[in-house]
Amino acid sequence: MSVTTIGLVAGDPSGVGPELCAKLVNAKGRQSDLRVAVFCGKGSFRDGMRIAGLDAEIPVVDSVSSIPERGGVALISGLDRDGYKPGVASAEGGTATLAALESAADAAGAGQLDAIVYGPLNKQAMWLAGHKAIDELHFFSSRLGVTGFCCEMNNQGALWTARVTSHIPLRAVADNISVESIIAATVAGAKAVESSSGKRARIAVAGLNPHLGEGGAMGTEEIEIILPAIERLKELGYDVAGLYPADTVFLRVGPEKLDLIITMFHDQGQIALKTLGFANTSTVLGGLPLPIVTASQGTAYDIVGQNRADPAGLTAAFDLAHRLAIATRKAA
Ligand SMILES: NC(=O)C1=CN([C@@H]2O[C@H](COP(=O)(O)OP(=O)(O)OC[C@H]3O[C@@H](n4cnc5c(N)ncnc54)[C@H](O)[C@@H]3O)[C@@H](O)[C@H]2O)C=CC1
Ligand SMILES: NCC(=O)COP(=O)(O)O
Repeated sequence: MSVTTIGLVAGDPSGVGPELCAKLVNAKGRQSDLRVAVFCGKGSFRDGMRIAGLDAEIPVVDSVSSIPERGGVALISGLDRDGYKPGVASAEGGTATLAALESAADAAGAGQLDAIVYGPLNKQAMWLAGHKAIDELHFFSSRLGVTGFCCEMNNQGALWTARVTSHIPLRAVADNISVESIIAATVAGAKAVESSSGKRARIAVAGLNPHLGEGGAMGTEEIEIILPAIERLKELGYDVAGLYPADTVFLRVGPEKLDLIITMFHDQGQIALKTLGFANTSTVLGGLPLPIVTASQGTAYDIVGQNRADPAGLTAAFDLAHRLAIATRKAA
């Protein structure tokens, strides 16, 4: 049996990430087909363990290669930072987050990790710390030297979504939709469906405007961009079920046996998926050389430190990353 090495980044130390990671390590650490490298400051992880009501000792090592291959779990050293407070977005919290992300990305770049799972990050804290990229997708792509298209995808059970745009202001969405970006998001999503289930994806594309723009009266993106992209995708051999209004496309998942929905902006897919299952929706960074997965749940500042944060979302993300890493290895 092959061992999968997963880098687990705890995320923003002011949020619920450290307590969720403590619970996850307690549940998944020591599994003989896994090695887990935890990228989190010692003090922050200790706080997470205390909040979660756990007291296991986790060794601290200098590098991933020092962790025993089967069932090994350890904290990577050098990631302690201070000055952040629970439940507050701060430059100090952002600095700690970025140090852990950089360490994990560099271990991945050196071929030491099969997948990365990260606890909730706070993009505002990362900005306060001077992070210039829009989000962690762009952080990872630049740190890993990826120059091609990358996009965020979401998964819940057998259903996937891929976002044509994501962390941009709503007023910029229409200007950032193009035939090329719709095709690229669809290709990334279809690849994820195939590697997670072995299936050729049955795909639906959501429109942008109300009622698909009512023939152009409420917006022309459907006519000028989205329909031509669908035609091109069909020519490329993709099984695309249609251009459907965004407010009803998710109702078609069962009847039309859809595997993948292409959404035009962040909340179009996220509202549907989080309402269908907040605790089991994962976010996958598509277009990167290894699976990088997180929960779609955030830093939850309102409940930090209270042991109320549900670890199900991060656990689902971890299990998905594990499966995708095995599929990636088999496909190589
Ligand atoms: N995986 C990631 O890195 C994610 C990060 N975020 C970041 O989180 C920050 C806050 O975002 P919000 O939109 O306020 O969303 P949020 O998910 O942090 O909070 C929304 C609501 O869900 C609850 N909640 C979240 N996680 C929970 C858990 N594990 N158990 C029980 N309840 C939970 C919170 O208490 C809150 O009431 C932002 O900076 C955002 O960028 C948001 C989503 C995912
Ligand atoms: N990049 C992952 C992430 O931020 C997850 O939350 P969101 O994409 O829903 O903002």
